[in-house]
Amino acid sequence: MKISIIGTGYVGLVTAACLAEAGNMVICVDVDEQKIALLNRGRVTIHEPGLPQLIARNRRAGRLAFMTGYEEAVQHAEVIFLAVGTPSEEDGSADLTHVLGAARLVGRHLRHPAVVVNKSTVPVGTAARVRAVIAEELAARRVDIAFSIVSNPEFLREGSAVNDFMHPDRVVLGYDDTESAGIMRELYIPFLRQREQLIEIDTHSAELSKYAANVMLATRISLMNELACVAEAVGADIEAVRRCVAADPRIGPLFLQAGIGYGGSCLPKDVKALIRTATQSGCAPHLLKATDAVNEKQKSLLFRKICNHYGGPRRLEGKTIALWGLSFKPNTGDMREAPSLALIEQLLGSWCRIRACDPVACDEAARVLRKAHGAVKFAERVHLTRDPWEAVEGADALVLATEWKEFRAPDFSRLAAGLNDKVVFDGRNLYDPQTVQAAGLRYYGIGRKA
Ligand SMILES: NC(=O)C1=CN([C@@H]2O[C@H](COP(=O)(O)OP(=O)(O)OC[C@H]3O[C@@H](n4cnc5c(N)ncnc54)[C@H](O)[C@@H]3O)[C@@H](O)[C@H]2O)C=CC1
Ligand SMILES: O=C(O)[C@H]1O[C@H](OP(=O)(O)OP(=O)(O)OC[C@H]2O[C@@H](n3ccc(=O)[nH]c3=O)[C@H](O)[C@@H]2O)[C@H](O)[C@@H](O)[C@@H]1O
Repeated sequence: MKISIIGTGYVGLVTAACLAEAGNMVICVDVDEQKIALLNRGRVTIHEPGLPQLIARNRRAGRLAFMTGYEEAVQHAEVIFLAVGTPSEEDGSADLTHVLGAARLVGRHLRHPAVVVNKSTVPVGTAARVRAVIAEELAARRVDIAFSIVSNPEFLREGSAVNDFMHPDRVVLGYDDTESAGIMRELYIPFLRQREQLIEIDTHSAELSKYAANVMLATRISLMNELACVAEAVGADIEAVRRCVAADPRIGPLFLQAGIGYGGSCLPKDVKALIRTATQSGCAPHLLKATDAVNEKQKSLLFRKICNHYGGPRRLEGKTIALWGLSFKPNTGDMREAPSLALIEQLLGSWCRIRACDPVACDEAARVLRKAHGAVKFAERVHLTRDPWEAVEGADALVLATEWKEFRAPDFSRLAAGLNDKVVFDGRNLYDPQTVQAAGLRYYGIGRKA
């Protein structure tokens, strides 16, 4: 099938590469000329396991191409995917500028019947707005071309995106007319184990289902973070509690990890966007607001623990903190809403120096930190490295912010010898407190009985 994908972010690139791998002819368009130039030179602009190989193979096979111009891409395609960003507006609602802008350009260049599929996460009613924008462009050109709109939310996770796309739990297709059902089934059935994984519904329900899934995950995390606070206060261990509740098949083991708050480009923004939708629709989003509030508080928990250990924020002045992990989760270089950023801001505010290590995200972190704190403060107070032991050199304390496998089993005796104040703050409950303490280190986790 001939396909075009608008947007070469995480979702666009993974969708493009996986659809090409399934034998489709795919063109990818982005307005970011630099990104397209890099992709055309064989440089994949994001860190996603398996993706560079998939892109290279399909480019070589002539099934995948990247360009900036809409004209060729729109004229090539029977199916056009919109996979552009939907960032938060000031008030938390989803900014649809990119989605509607892309739809307008599709309408401007459409010359033959096509299916326009929205993959971006968008508020209920956006499919109708996309339809209206395209219709407006066709009317302006005085042409009458049949087109369908499909709402096809994406559920992949960064770090395992290729596998998630290739082997989805479900594919949600929301139609505003059933004309496009045949073509969409043909496209997705090769990825499914069973036909039942295809969920075909109306566009409004499809759009809401994406937010429902993300807020459900976010709420589970906030609930575990709140329970961790209770566990610590009453002398229980959240890791033991987690094992007990996870054994109940009605609850299940995933997304029960207490930590330093959920980050990333989607859970935080989607909780906020659904709060807006609910409020505007006259529903009081009590639980969603609590999920968001717990997460905001959680992002300062480690800093509060560090302050308590040292006897107050003033006592932190001049301390050097080693930080393991910068990206919002392992296996990605994405720094969007990474909880490590909140911690770095708080530590810099207390005049600490930071020596941070991340296997992948150093360049992106440097870019974000320079922008937020200025080049001078960054250069004077933050040192970034890919080597965990270099980060520990001359440091007073260690903070674990992202559970990369590289940090899973360090030599704790070496850590104890290297850290001046012999203390570890484990923001992901990655370590066994007894093992850390046996090496002569003080251990602080999240909701743990140390
Ligand atoms: N990142 C993720 O893991 C997931 C994201 N989503 C959703 O998918 C959507 C895209 O997310 P990401 O891939 O993370 O976005 P991103 O922000 O990484 O990339 C979006 C891309 O779209 C391009 N773009 C913007 N306007 C354009 C236009 N008019 N024409 C062509 N290109 C344009 C930008 O230059 C950028 O390269 C969002 O709505 C997000 O909520 C859904 C599931 C997973
Ligand atoms: O809409 C999206 O963009 C995507 O958002 C999330 O995927 P992602 O942001 O890649 O990352 P997650 O694995 O969900 O992790 C999000 C955050 O929650 C944190 N987390 C996750 C799980 C857990 O038990 N505890 C916890 O604190 C992670 O450390 C991370 O900061 C969803 O899991 C995807 O299904 C969805 O498609």
